[in-house]
Amino acid sequence: MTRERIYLFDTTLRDGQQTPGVDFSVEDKIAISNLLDEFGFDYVEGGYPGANPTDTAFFSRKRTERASFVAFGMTKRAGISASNDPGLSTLLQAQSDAVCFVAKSWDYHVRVALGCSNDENLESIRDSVQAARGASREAMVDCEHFFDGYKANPDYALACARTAYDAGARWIVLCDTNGGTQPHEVREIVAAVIAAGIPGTALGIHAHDDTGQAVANSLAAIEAGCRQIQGTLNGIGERCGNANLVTLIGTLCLKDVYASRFETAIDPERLSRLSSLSHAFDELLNRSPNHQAPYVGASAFATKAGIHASALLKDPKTYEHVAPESVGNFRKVMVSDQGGKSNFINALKRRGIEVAKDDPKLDTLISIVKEREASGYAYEGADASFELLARRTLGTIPEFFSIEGFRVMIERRFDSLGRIKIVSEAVVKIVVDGETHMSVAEGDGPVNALDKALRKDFGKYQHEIDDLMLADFKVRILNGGTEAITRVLIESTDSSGVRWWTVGVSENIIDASFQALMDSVIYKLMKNRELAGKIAAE
Ligand SMILES: CC(=O)SCCNC(=O)CCNC(=O)[C@H](O)C(C)(C)COP(=O)(O)OP(=O)(O)OC[C@H]1O[C@@H](n2cnc3c(N)ncnc32)[C@H](O)[C@@H]1OP(=O)(O)O
Ligand SMILES: CC(=O)C(=O)O
Repeated sequence: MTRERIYLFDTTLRDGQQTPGVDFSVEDKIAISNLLDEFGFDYVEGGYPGANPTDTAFFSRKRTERASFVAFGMTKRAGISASNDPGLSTLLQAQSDAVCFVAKSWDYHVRVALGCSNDENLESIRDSVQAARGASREAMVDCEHFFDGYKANPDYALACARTAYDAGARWIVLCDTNGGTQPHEVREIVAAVIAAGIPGTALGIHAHDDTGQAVANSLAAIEAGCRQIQGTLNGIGERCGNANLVTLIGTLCLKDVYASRFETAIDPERLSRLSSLSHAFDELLNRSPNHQAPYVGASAFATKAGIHASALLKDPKTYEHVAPESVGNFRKVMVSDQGGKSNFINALKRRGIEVAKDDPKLDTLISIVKEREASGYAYEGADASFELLARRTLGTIPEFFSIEGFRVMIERRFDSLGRIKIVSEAVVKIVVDGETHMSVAEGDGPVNALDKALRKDFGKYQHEIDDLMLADFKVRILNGGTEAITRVLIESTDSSGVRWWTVGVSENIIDASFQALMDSVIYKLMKNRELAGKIAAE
Protein backbone atom coordinates (compact mmCIF):
# COMPACT_ATOMS: atom_id res chain seq x y z
CA MET A 1 0.00 0.00 0.00
CA THR A 2 1.40 3.48 -0.86
CA ARG A 3 1.83 5.51 2.22
CA GLU A 4 0.66 9.10 2.40
CA ARG A 5 3.23 11.78 3.12
CA ILE A 6 3.05 13.74 6.38
CA TYR A 7 5.01 17.01 6.37
CA LEU A 8 6.78 18.02 9.56
CA PHE A 9 6.83 21.74 10.26
CA ASP A 10 9.08 22.91 13.09
CA THR A 11 8.25 26.19 14.85
CA THR A 12 10.82 25.94 17.67
CA LEU A 13 12.45 29.18 16.52
CA ARG A 14 9.12 31.05 16.35
CA ASP A 15 6.45 29.66 18.72
CA GLY A 16 9.29 28.11 20.78
CA GLN A 17 10.73 31.61 21.14
CA GLN A 18 7.41 32.62 22.77
CA THR A 19 8.19 30.22 25.69
CA PRO A 20 8.61 32.09 28.98
CA GLY A 21 12.35 32.06 29.80
CA VAL A 22 13.52 31.24 26.27
CA ASP A 23 15.37 33.94 24.39
CA PHE A 24 17.39 32.91 21.34
CA SER A 25 20.29 34.92 19.98
CA VAL A 26 21.10 34.89 16.25
CA GLU A 27 23.88 32.37 17.01
CA ASP A 28 21.42 30.13 18.89
CA LYS A 29 19.02 30.31 15.97
CA ILE A 30 21.75 29.37 13.52
CA ALA A 31 22.80 26.38 15.63
CA ILE A 32 19.21 25.19 16.09
CA SER A 33 18.26 25.65 12.44
CA ASN A 34 21.32 23.55 11.49
CA LEU A 35 20.16 20.79 13.87
CA LEU A 36 16.65 20.86 12.41
CA ASP A 37 17.83 20.99 8.82
CA GLU A 38 20.26 18.10 9.26
CA PHE A 39 17.68 16.00 11.06
CA GLY A 40 15.24 16.17 8.16
CA PHE A 41 12.30 18.45 8.99
CA ASP A 42 10.38 19.60 5.92
CA TYR A 43 9.82 23.15 7.15
CA VAL A 44 11.83 25.24 9.60
CA GLU A 45 10.07 28.40 10.73
CA GLY A 46 12.81 30.82 11.75
CA GLY A 47 10.87 33.62 13.43
CA TYR A 48 9.13 36.88 12.63
CA PRO A 49 11.33 39.16 10.48
CA GLY A 50 10.67 42.78 11.34
CA ALA A 51 9.41 42.02 14.85
CA ASN A 52 12.82 42.35 16.50
CA PRO A 53 16.48 42.88 15.47
CA THR A 54 17.41 39.20 16.12
CA ASP A 55 14.77 37.81 13.77
CA THR A 56 15.47 40.46 11.15
CA ALA A 57 19.20 39.62 11.23
CA PHE A 58 18.46 35.89 11.16
CA PHE A 59 16.48 36.36 7.94
CA SER A 60 19.25 38.35 6.25
CA ARG A 61 19.96 35.10 4.43
CA LYS A 62 18.42 31.69 3.97
CA ARG A 63 19.49 29.46 6.85
CA THR A 64 18.58 25.96 5.70
CA GLU A 65 19.88 23.83 2.84
CA ARG A 66 17.37 21.03 2.76
CA ALA A 67 14.33 22.22 4.67
CA SER A 68 12.05 24.94 3.42
CA PHE A 69 12.92 28.08 5.40
CA VAL A 70 9.78 29.88 6.61
CA ALA A 71 9.21 33.48 7.67
CA PHE A 72 6.23 34.12 9.93
CA GLY A 73 4.15 37.28 10.17
CA MET A 74 0.66 38.67 10.31
CA THR A 75 -1.59 39.37 7.38
CA LYS A 76 -1.74 42.93 6.11
CA ARG A 77 -3.61 45.37 8.27
CA ALA A 78 -7.15 46.38 7.28
CA GLY A 79 -7.53 49.77 5.64
CA ILE A 80 -4.21 49.76 3.75
CA SER A 81 -3.16 47.89 0.65
CA ALA A 82 -0.73 44.98 0.76
CA SER A 83 1.89 47.01 -1.09
CA ASN A 84 1.65 49.83 1.49
CA ASP A 85 1.83 47.64 4.57
CA PRO A 86 5.33 48.05 6.06
CA GLY A 87 5.11 44.82 8.09
CA LEU A 88 4.17 42.80 5.03
CA SER A 89 6.96 44.42 2.98
CA THR A 90 9.55 43.47 5.61
CA LEU A 91 8.20 39.94 5.63
CA LEU A 92 8.47 39.62 1.88
CA GLN A 93 11.97 41.11 1.83
CA ALA A 94 13.19 38.46 4.28
CA GLN A 95 15.24 35.68 2.73
CA SER A 96 12.89 32.72 2.94
CA ASP A 97 11.37 30.00 0.81
CA ALA A 98 7.94 30.31 2.34
CA VAL A 99 5.82 32.76 4.29
CA CYS A 100 3.43 31.62 6.99
CA PHE A 101 0.77 34.23 7.76
CA VAL A 102 -1.12 34.29 11.01
CA ALA A 103 -4.74 35.19 10.30
CA LYS A 104 -7.77 35.57 12.51
CA SER A 105 -10.47 32.97 11.86
CA TRP A 106 -12.74 33.64 14.85
CA ASP A 107 -15.19 36.48 14.20
CA TYR A 108 -15.04 37.47 17.87
CA HIS A 109 -11.28 38.09 17.49
CA VAL A 110 -11.82 40.00 14.26
CA ARG A 111 -14.19 42.33 16.08
CA VAL A 112 -12.30 42.64 19.39
CA ALA A 113 -8.60 42.24 18.52
CA LEU A 114 -8.48 43.59 14.97
CA GLY A 115 -11.39 46.01 15.17
CA CYS A 116 -12.28 45.54 11.51
CA SER A 117 -15.15 43.90 9.63
CA ASN A 118 -15.28 40.20 8.81
CA ASP A 119 -14.98 41.02 5.11
CA GLU A 120 -11.94 43.25 5.67
CA ASN A 121 -10.22 40.35 7.43
CA LEU A 122 -11.01 38.03 4.51
CA GLU A 123 -9.59 40.66 2.16
CA SER A 124 -6.40 40.83 4.30
CA ILE A 125 -6.01 37.07 4.07
CA ARG A 126 -6.53 37.01 0.31
CA ASP A 127 -4.29 39.97 -0.49
CA SER A 128 -1.49 38.77 1.81
CA VAL A 129 -1.43 35.28 0.28
CA GLN A 130 -1.43 36.76 -3.20
CA ALA A 131 1.39 39.15 -2.29
CA ALA A 132 3.51 36.25 -1.03
CA ARG A 133 2.80 34.26 -4.15
CA GLY A 134 3.65 37.34 -6.23
CA ALA A 135 7.00 37.46 -4.42
CA SER A 136 7.62 33.80 -5.39
CA ARG A 137 7.12 32.43 -1.91
CA GLU A 138 5.21 29.34 -0.94
CA ALA A 139 2.32 30.76 1.08
CA MET A 140 0.66 29.24 4.10
CA VAL A 141 -1.87 30.54 6.56
CA ASP A 142 -2.05 29.73 10.26
CA CYS A 143 -5.76 30.12 10.98
CA GLU A 144 -5.49 31.35 14.56
CA HIS A 145 -8.21 30.09 16.97
CA PHE A 146 -9.67 27.97 14.18
CA PHE A 147 -11.33 25.39 16.45
CA ASP A 148 -12.83 27.95 18.87
CA GLY A 149 -13.80 30.07 15.89
CA TYR A 150 -15.47 27.13 14.17
CA LYS A 151 -17.46 26.33 17.32
CA ALA A 152 -18.66 29.95 17.53
CA ASN A 153 -19.30 30.60 13.82
CA PRO A 154 -18.50 27.66 11.51
CA ASP A 155 -19.39 29.56 8.35
CA TYR A 156 -16.93 32.36 9.08
CA ALA A 157 -14.08 30.06 10.17
CA LEU A 158 -14.58 28.06 6.97
CA ALA A 159 -14.70 31.26 4.90
CA CYS A 160 -11.26 32.25 6.27
CA ALA A 161 -9.77 28.86 5.40
CA ARG A 162 -11.48 28.87 2.00
CA THR A 163 -10.25 32.40 1.18
CA ALA A 164 -6.65 31.37 1.93
CA TYR A 165 -7.00 28.22 -0.14
CA ASP A 166 -8.60 29.98 -3.12
CA ALA A 167 -5.91 32.68 -3.02
CA GLY A 168 -3.29 29.96 -3.51
CA ALA A 169 -2.04 29.08 -0.06
CA ARG A 170 -0.21 25.73 -0.14
CA TRP A 171 -1.16 25.00 3.47
CA ILE A 172 -4.10 26.08 5.59
CA VAL A 173 -3.07 25.35 9.16
CA LEU A 174 -5.85 24.86 11.69
CA CYS A 175 -4.63 26.26 15.01
CA ASP A 176 -5.82 25.40 18.49
CA THR A 177 -4.35 28.66 19.70
CA ASN A 178 -5.74 28.58 23.27
CA GLY A 179 -5.04 24.86 23.58
CA GLY A 180 -8.40 23.85 25.04
CA THR A 181 -9.77 21.71 22.21
CA GLN A 182 -10.16 17.95 22.80
CA PRO A 183 -9.20 15.18 20.34
CA HIS A 184 -12.78 14.24 19.40
CA GLU A 185 -13.51 17.89 18.54
CA VAL A 186 -10.36 18.11 16.39
CA ARG A 187 -11.41 14.97 14.54
CA GLU A 188 -14.94 16.28 13.89
CA ILE A 189 -13.89 19.79 12.84
CA VAL A 190 -11.08 18.63 10.51
CA ALA A 191 -13.58 16.24 8.86
CA ALA A 192 -16.01 19.16 8.43
CA VAL A 193 -13.32 21.32 6.78
CA ILE A 194 -12.50 18.54 4.34
CA ALA A 195 -16.21 17.99 3.66
CA ALA A 196 -16.45 21.72 2.88
CA GLY A 197 -14.00 21.24 0.00
CA ILE A 198 -10.48 21.91 1.31
CA PRO A 199 -8.46 18.73 0.78
CA GLY A 200 -6.53 17.20 3.67
CA THR A 201 -3.36 17.43 1.57
CA ALA A 202 -3.60 21.22 2.04
CA LEU A 203 -4.39 21.12 5.77
CA GLY A 204 -2.07 21.36 8.73
CA ILE A 205 -2.56 21.21 12.51
CA HIS A 206 -0.98 23.51 15.09
CA ALA A 207 -1.82 22.33 18.62
CA HIS A 208 -0.99 23.75 22.04
CA ASP A 209 -0.68 21.65 25.16
CA ASP A 210 -2.89 23.50 27.64
CA THR A 211 -4.85 20.34 28.47
CA GLY A 212 -1.94 17.98 27.84
CA GLN A 213 -3.49 16.94 24.51
CA ALA A 214 -1.25 18.62 21.91
CA VAL A 215 0.24 15.34 20.68
CA ALA A 216 -3.14 13.55 20.84
CA ASN A 217 -4.81 16.45 18.98
CA SER A 218 -2.12 16.39 16.28
CA LEU A 219 -2.62 12.64 15.80
CA ALA A 220 -6.41 13.09 15.74
CA ALA A 221 -6.00 15.71 13.00
CA ILE A 222 -3.80 13.34 11.00
CA GLU A 223 -6.34 10.55 11.38
CA ALA A 224 -9.05 12.95 10.15
CA GLY A 225 -7.01 13.94 7.08
CA CYS A 226 -4.50 16.76 7.85
CA ARG A 227 -1.12 16.17 6.26
CA GLN A 228 1.09 18.77 7.91
CA ILE A 229 1.97 18.88 11.62
CA GLN A 230 3.39 21.95 13.31
CA GLY A 231 5.23 21.56 16.60
CA THR A 232 8.46 22.18 18.43
CA LEU A 233 11.49 20.32 19.76
CA ASN A 234 10.74 18.88 23.20
CA GLY A 235 7.35 20.64 23.13
CA ILE A 236 8.55 24.12 24.11
CA GLY A 237 6.24 26.98 23.20
CA GLU A 238 3.83 29.59 24.47
CA ARG A 239 2.27 28.83 27.92
CA CYS A 240 2.20 25.01 28.28
CA GLY A 241 3.99 24.51 24.99
CA ASN A 242 3.30 23.21 21.50
CA ALA A 243 2.87 19.68 20.20
CA ASN A 244 6.14 17.87 20.91
CA LEU A 245 7.57 16.89 17.52
CA VAL A 246 10.06 14.52 19.15
CA THR A 247 7.20 12.46 20.60
CA LEU A 248 5.18 12.72 17.40
CA ILE A 249 8.09 11.52 15.28
CA GLY A 250 8.57 8.48 17.52
CA THR A 251 4.88 7.62 17.29
CA LEU A 252 4.45 8.28 13.55
CA CYS A 253 7.53 6.20 12.70
CA LEU A 254 7.16 3.34 15.16
CA LYS A 255 3.48 2.77 15.81
CA ASP A 256 2.06 0.55 13.15
CA VAL A 257 -1.31 2.27 13.07
CA TYR A 258 0.49 5.35 11.66
CA ALA A 259 3.66 3.87 10.15
CA SER A 260 1.65 1.55 7.91
CA ARG A 261 -0.40 4.45 6.47
CA PHE A 262 1.93 7.43 6.55
CA GLU A 263 5.51 8.29 5.81
CA THR A 264 7.62 11.26 6.86
CA ALA A 265 11.11 12.39 5.82
CA ILE A 266 12.46 10.65 8.91
CA ASP A 267 14.00 7.32 7.86
CA PRO A 268 15.25 4.73 10.40
CA GLU A 269 18.77 6.20 10.41
CA ARG A 270 17.45 9.68 11.26
CA LEU A 271 15.08 8.18 13.81
CA SER A 272 18.05 6.62 15.59
CA ARG A 273 19.32 10.18 16.13
CA LEU A 274 16.06 11.33 17.80
CA SER A 275 17.42 11.13 21.37
CA SER A 276 20.57 13.01 20.51
CA LEU A 277 18.54 15.71 18.70
CA SER A 278 16.38 16.20 21.78
CA HIS A 279 19.38 16.27 24.14
CA ALA A 280 21.42 18.56 21.89
CA PHE A 281 18.53 21.02 21.94
CA ASP A 282 18.32 20.89 25.76
CA GLU A 283 22.05 21.47 25.86
CA LEU A 284 21.69 24.58 23.68
CA LEU A 285 18.89 25.81 25.93
CA ASN A 286 21.03 25.03 28.99
CA ARG A 287 18.14 22.99 30.41
CA SER A 288 18.22 19.63 32.13
CA PRO A 289 16.60 17.03 29.88
CA ASN A 290 13.22 15.69 31.00
CA HIS A 291 14.09 12.17 32.16
CA GLN A 292 10.53 11.03 31.63
CA ALA A 293 10.17 12.35 28.08
CA PRO A 294 8.55 9.70 25.86
CA TYR A 295 11.04 7.80 23.67
CA VAL A 296 14.08 9.99 24.44
CA GLY A 297 14.12 10.50 28.22
CA ALA A 298 16.79 8.81 30.34
CA SER A 299 13.98 6.93 32.11
CA ALA A 300 12.02 6.04 28.97
CA PHE A 301 13.52 2.55 28.97
CA ALA A 302 14.61 2.31 32.60
CA THR A 303 13.32 -0.03 35.22
CA LYS A 304 13.91 -0.24 38.95
CA ALA A 305 11.43 -2.98 39.68
CA GLY A 306 12.96 -6.42 40.26
CA ILE A 307 10.07 -8.29 38.63
CA HIS A 308 10.38 -6.17 35.48
CA ALA A 309 14.18 -6.50 35.38
CA SER A 310 14.02 -10.27 35.65
CA ALA A 311 11.64 -10.53 32.66
CA LEU A 312 13.45 -7.81 30.66
CA LEU A 313 16.68 -9.77 30.86
CA LYS A 314 14.88 -12.84 29.50
CA ASP A 315 13.32 -10.86 26.63
CA PRO A 316 13.31 -7.03 26.41
CA LYS A 317 9.94 -7.05 24.65
CA THR A 318 8.30 -8.08 27.94
CA TYR A 319 8.49 -4.51 29.24
CA GLU A 320 9.32 -2.31 26.23
CA HIS A 321 6.79 -0.93 23.74
CA VAL A 322 9.52 -0.26 21.15
CA ALA A 323 13.24 -1.04 20.95
CA PRO A 324 15.21 1.76 22.70
CA GLU A 325 17.94 1.75 20.06
CA SER A 326 15.39 2.60 17.33
CA VAL A 327 15.29 6.14 18.77
CA GLY A 328 18.92 6.16 19.92
CA ASN A 329 18.05 5.51 23.55
CA PHE A 330 19.25 2.82 25.97
CA ARG A 331 17.76 0.21 28.21
CA LYS A 332 18.61 0.88 31.84
CA VAL A 333 18.15 -1.72 34.54
CA MET A 334 18.75 0.15 37.76
CA VAL A 335 19.76 -0.83 41.23
CA SER A 336 17.69 0.39 44.17
CA ASP A 337 15.64 -0.95 47.04
CA GLN A 338 13.05 -1.98 44.42
CA GLY A 339 15.50 -4.29 42.69
CA GLY A 340 16.24 -7.99 42.92
CA LYS A 341 19.30 -10.03 41.87
CA SER A 342 18.55 -9.53 38.17
CA ASN A 343 18.84 -5.74 38.47
CA PHE A 344 22.16 -6.05 40.29
CA ILE A 345 23.70 -8.68 38.01
CA ASN A 346 22.77 -6.60 35.00
CA ALA A 347 24.04 -3.32 36.49
CA LEU A 348 27.32 -4.99 37.50
CA LYS A 349 27.75 -6.63 34.11
CA ARG A 350 27.39 -3.24 32.43
CA ARG A 351 30.37 -2.13 34.51
CA GLY A 352 32.43 -5.15 33.62
CA ILE A 353 31.88 -6.87 37.00
CA GLU A 354 30.93 -10.53 36.72
CA VAL A 355 29.20 -12.17 39.65
CA ALA A 356 27.31 -15.44 39.94
CA LYS A 357 23.67 -15.38 41.04
CA ASP A 358 24.50 -17.71 43.97
CA ASP A 359 27.63 -15.78 45.12
CA PRO A 360 26.99 -14.82 48.80
CA LYS A 361 28.85 -11.51 48.19
CA LEU A 362 26.01 -10.56 45.84
CA ASP A 363 23.52 -11.00 48.71
CA THR A 364 25.81 -8.88 50.91
CA LEU A 365 25.93 -6.13 48.28
CA ILE A 366 22.14 -6.16 47.83
CA SER A 367 21.53 -5.89 51.55
CA ILE A 368 24.10 -3.07 51.92
CA VAL A 369 22.44 -1.14 49.07
CA LYS A 370 18.95 -1.69 50.51
CA GLU A 371 20.08 -0.65 54.02
CA ARG A 372 21.89 2.42 52.70
CA GLU A 373 18.91 3.43 50.56
CA ALA A 374 16.72 3.15 53.67
CA SER A 375 19.07 5.61 55.38
CA GLY A 376 18.92 8.11 52.50
CA TYR A 377 21.36 7.05 49.77
CA ALA A 378 20.00 6.83 46.21
CA TYR A 379 22.22 4.75 43.95
CA GLU A 380 20.04 4.84 40.85
CA GLY A 381 21.29 8.37 40.22
CA ALA A 382 24.84 7.82 41.50
CA ASP A 383 26.44 5.32 39.14
CA ALA A 384 30.03 5.91 40.27
CA SER A 385 29.27 5.56 43.99
CA PHE A 386 27.40 2.33 43.22
CA GLU A 387 30.35 0.98 41.26
CA LEU A 388 32.80 1.81 44.07
CA LEU A 389 30.52 0.21 46.66
CA ALA A 390 30.16 -2.92 44.50
CA ARG A 391 33.89 -3.21 43.87
CA ARG A 392 34.61 -2.73 47.58
CA THR A 393 32.07 -5.41 48.54
CA LEU A 394 32.83 -7.96 45.83
CA GLY A 395 36.59 -7.54 45.55
CA THR A 396 39.11 -4.91 46.43
CA ILE A 397 39.96 -1.46 45.30
CA PRO A 398 43.38 0.06 45.96
CA GLU A 399 43.70 2.33 48.97
CA PHE A 400 45.09 5.37 47.20
CA PHE A 401 44.97 7.64 50.28
CA SER A 402 43.24 8.07 53.61
CA ILE A 403 41.69 11.11 55.23
CA GLU A 404 42.95 12.18 58.61
CA GLY A 405 40.28 14.82 58.98
CA PHE A 406 38.80 18.08 57.71
CA ARG A 407 37.58 21.34 59.21
CA VAL A 408 35.34 23.98 57.64
CA MET A 409 34.90 27.48 58.96
CA ILE A 410 32.34 30.07 57.90
CA GLU A 411 32.74 33.63 59.07
CA ARG A 412 30.32 36.52 58.55
CA ARG A 413 32.16 39.79 58.94
CA PHE A 414 32.22 43.39 57.70
CA ASP A 415 34.83 44.68 55.30
CA SER A 416 36.55 48.08 55.59
CA LEU A 417 33.59 49.73 53.78
CA GLY A 418 31.11 48.20 56.23
CA ARG A 419 29.74 45.66 53.72
CA ILE A 420 28.82 42.13 54.84
CA LYS A 421 31.34 39.53 53.73
CA ILE A 422 30.94 35.77 54.13
CA VAL A 423 34.25 33.93 54.18
CA SER A 424 34.42 30.14 53.85
CA GLU A 425 37.66 28.37 54.62
CA ALA A 426 38.47 24.66 54.70
CA VAL A 427 41.41 22.61 55.96
CA VAL A 428 41.88 19.01 54.80
CA LYS A 429 44.53 16.50 55.94
CA ILE A 430 45.19 13.52 53.67
CA VAL A 431 47.71 10.75 54.01
CA VAL A 432 49.42 9.39 50.88
CA ASP A 433 52.07 6.67 51.29
CA GLY A 434 52.32 7.45 55.03
CA GLU A 435 52.94 11.15 54.41
CA THR A 436 50.40 13.74 55.65
CA HIS A 437 49.46 16.56 53.29
CA MET A 438 47.59 19.48 54.83
CA SER A 439 45.81 21.93 52.53
CA VAL A 440 43.92 25.13 53.28
CA ALA A 441 41.62 26.89 50.81
CA GLU A 442 39.00 29.62 50.68
CA GLY A 443 35.99 29.26 48.43
CA ASP A 444 32.59 30.57 47.37
CA GLY A 445 30.78 28.77 50.14
CA PRO A 446 31.88 25.92 52.39
CA VAL A 447 31.56 23.10 49.84
CA ASN A 448 33.60 24.98 47.28
CA ALA A 449 36.28 25.68 49.92
CA LEU A 450 36.30 22.00 50.93
CA ASP A 451 36.53 20.87 47.31
CA LYS A 452 39.44 23.25 46.66
CA ALA A 453 41.30 22.15 49.81
CA LEU A 454 40.68 18.44 49.13
CA ARG A 455 42.09 18.70 45.63
CA LYS A 456 44.93 21.10 46.42
CA ASP A 457 47.58 18.60 47.39
CA PHE A 458 47.18 14.94 46.58
CA GLY A 459 50.90 14.27 46.56
CA LYS A 460 51.88 11.90 43.78
CA TYR A 461 48.27 11.75 42.49
CA GLN A 462 47.90 15.51 42.05
CA HIS A 463 48.60 15.56 38.30
CA GLU A 464 45.98 12.82 37.83
CA ILE A 465 43.12 14.93 39.17
CA ASP A 466 44.06 18.25 37.59
CA ASP A 467 41.37 17.83 34.89
CA LEU A 468 38.64 16.74 37.34
CA MET A 469 35.73 19.17 37.24
CA LEU A 470 32.49 19.35 39.20
CA ALA A 471 29.65 19.78 36.70
CA ASP A 472 26.61 19.77 38.99
CA PHE A 473 25.78 19.70 42.68
CA LYS A 474 22.34 18.75 43.99
CA VAL A 475 21.22 18.89 47.60
CA ARG A 476 18.10 17.17 48.84
CA ILE A 477 16.83 17.46 52.40
CA LEU A 478 15.22 14.19 53.49
CA ASN A 479 12.50 14.16 56.19
CA GLY A 480 12.39 17.99 56.42
CA GLY A 481 13.46 20.33 59.25
CA THR A 482 16.93 21.57 60.19
CA GLU A 483 17.83 18.26 61.88
CA ALA A 484 16.98 16.28 58.78
CA ILE A 485 19.25 14.01 56.76
CA THR A 486 20.87 15.61 53.73
CA ARG A 487 21.64 13.83 50.48
CA VAL A 488 24.18 15.38 48.13
CA LEU A 489 24.62 14.26 44.53
CA ILE A 490 27.65 15.48 42.61
CA GLU A 491 28.17 15.20 38.88
CA SER A 492 31.84 15.17 37.83
CA THR A 493 33.59 15.19 34.52
CA ASP A 494 37.13 15.34 33.14
CA SER A 495 38.94 16.10 29.90
CA SER A 496 37.73 12.79 28.40
CA GLY A 497 34.17 14.18 28.50
CA VAL A 498 32.91 11.21 30.56
CA ARG A 499 30.48 12.18 33.37
CA TRP A 500 29.87 10.35 36.61
CA TRP A 501 27.63 10.82 39.64
CA THR A 502 28.49 10.26 43.29
CA VAL A 503 26.39 10.47 46.44
CA GLY A 504 26.90 11.31 50.08
CA VAL A 505 24.41 11.22 52.95
CA SER A 506 24.77 12.70 56.42
CA GLU A 507 22.99 14.80 59.05
CA ASN A 508 25.54 17.42 58.05
CA ILE A 509 25.48 18.89 54.55
CA ILE A 510 29.25 19.46 54.56
CA ASP A 511 29.95 15.86 55.52
CA ALA A 512 27.50 14.59 52.86
CA SER A 513 29.28 16.76 50.29
CA PHE A 514 32.66 15.50 51.46
CA GLN A 515 31.61 11.84 50.99
CA ALA A 516 30.39 12.58 47.46
CA LEU A 517 33.60 14.50 46.66
CA MET A 518 35.77 11.66 47.98
CA ASP A 519 33.93 9.10 45.87
CA SER A 520 34.37 11.33 42.85
CA VAL A 521 38.16 11.56 43.35
CA ILE A 522 38.54 7.82 44.00
CA TYR A 523 36.44 7.02 40.93
CA LYS A 524 38.63 9.32 38.86
CA LEU A 525 41.80 7.55 40.07
CA MET A 526 40.21 4.16 39.32
CA LYS A 527 39.09 5.36 35.90
CA ASN A 528 42.60 6.64 35.09
CA ARG A 529 43.85 3.09 35.72
CA GLU A 530 41.01 1.53 33.73
CA LEU A 531 39.87 -0.18 36.92
CA ALA A 532 36.43 1.42 36.75
CA GLY A 533 34.05 3.29 34.51
CA LYS A 534 33.94 0.91 31.57
CA ILE A 535 30.29 0.82 30.59
CA ALA A 536 29.25 -1.95 28.24
CA ALA A 537 26.16 -1.46 26.04
CA GLU A 538 23.29 -3.69 27.12
C1 LIG B 1 -0.94 32.85 18.13
C2 LIG B 1 0.42 33.39 17.91
O1 LIG B 1 1.32 32.84 18.47
S1 LIG B 1 0.62 34.63 16.82
C3 LIG B 1 2.26 35.12 16.98
C4 LIG B 1 2.42 36.03 18.10
N1 LIG B 1 3.78 36.45 18.13
C5 LIG B 1 4.13 37.68 18.35
O2 LIG B 1 3.29 38.53 18.52
C6 LIG B 1 5.59 37.94 18.45
C7 LIG B 1 6.06 39.07 17.57
N2 LIG B 1 5.23 40.26 17.65
C8 LIG B 1 5.74 41.53 17.81
O3 LIG B 1 6.93 41.73 18.01
C9 LIG B 1 4.79 42.67 17.68
O4 LIG B 1 3.48 42.24 18.06
C10 LIG B 1 4.76 43.21 16.23
C11 LIG B 1 6.12 43.82 15.91
C12 LIG B 1 4.43 42.11 15.24
C13 LIG B 1 3.68 44.27 16.09
O5 LIG B 1 3.91 45.26 17.05
P1 LIG B 1 2.95 46.53 17.15
O6 LIG B 1 2.78 47.10 15.80
O7 LIG B 1 3.53 47.39 18.22
O8 LIG B 1 1.53 45.96 17.57
P2 LIG B 1 1.07 45.22 18.90
O9 LIG B 1 1.98 44.10 19.18
O10 LIG B 1 0.87 46.19 20.02
O11 LIG B 1 -0.38 44.69 18.50
C14 LIG B 1 -0.58 43.79 17.45
C15 LIG B 1 -1.31 44.50 16.32
O12 LIG B 1 -1.42 43.60 15.22
C16 LIG B 1 -2.79 43.45 14.83
N3 LIG B 1 -2.94 42.08 14.37
C17 LIG B 1 -2.86 40.97 15.11
N4 LIG B 1 -3.04 39.89 14.33
C18 LIG B 1 -3.19 40.34 13.08
C19 LIG B 1 -3.41 39.70 11.85
N5 LIG B 1 -3.49 38.38 11.76
N6 LIG B 1 -3.53 40.46 10.75
C20 LIG B 1 -3.44 41.80 10.82
N7 LIG B 1 -3.24 42.47 11.98
C21 LIG B 1 -3.12 41.74 13.08
C22 LIG B 1 -3.57 43.75 16.10
O13 LIG B 1 -4.87 44.15 15.83
C23 LIG B 1 -2.74 44.89 16.70
O14 LIG B 1 -3.08 46.06 16.01
P3 LIG B 1 -3.18 47.51 16.74
O15 LIG B 1 -1.78 47.86 17.07
O16 LIG B 1 -3.75 48.36 15.70
O17 LIG B 1 -4.04 47.31 17.92
C1 LIG C 1 -0.18 30.67 15.02
C2 LIG C 1 -0.03 30.21 16.38
O1 LIG C 1 1.05 30.15 16.90
C3 LIG C 1 -1.23 29.80 17.09
O2 LIG C 1 -2.33 30.04 16.62
O3 LIG C 1 -1.08 29.24 18.18
